[in-house]
Amino acid sequence: MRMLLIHSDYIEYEVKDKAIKNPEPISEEEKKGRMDEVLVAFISVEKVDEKNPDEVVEKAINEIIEVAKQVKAENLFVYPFAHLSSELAKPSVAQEVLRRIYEGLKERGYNVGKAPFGYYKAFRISCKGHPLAELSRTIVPEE
Ligand SMILES: Nc1ncnc2c1ncn2[C@@H]1O[C@H](COS(=O)(=O)NC(=O)[C@@H](N)CO)[C@@H](O)[C@H]1O
Repeated sequence: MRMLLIHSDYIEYEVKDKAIKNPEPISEEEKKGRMDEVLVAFISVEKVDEKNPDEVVEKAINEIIEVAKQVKAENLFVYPFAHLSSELAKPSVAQEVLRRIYEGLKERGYNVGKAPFGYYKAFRISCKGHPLAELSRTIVPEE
């Protein structure tokens, strides 16, 4: 799994079109979204993650929370992003892994937003620009 973590003044997105055959079903209000004062996690789920999804979900949650504490972000945003890797997991696995990361962060008491899975989306983000505002993480299951 590859993650790009951006501490932002805001993130906003707008769904444009389906990018895969069976994207995540969404309501009308989920077609647009915005979150302010937020740590955004752009996440590419990789083929290697299919070996142990439970482990990568747990590691991703812990990594995101560790950075959230460092930058003092209370709002989190999970953004499915298929462009951080050339070895992507299949959509069905990726969607479930991302859903579990989202649910796991909420269970740990954070205010969490997410962008819909499987759509082309326009988005705007305002990176805060401080030294920890742009971080990346690579997560792999143990052999
Ligand atoms: N492995 C993945 N990790 C994260 N998001 C994914 C993954 N696979 C699919 N998605 C979701 O599905 C959308 C499209 O994924 S994609 O890999 O770019 N596929 C396409 O664009 C297809 N049109 C051609 O393959 C992504 O924007 C993302 O929302």
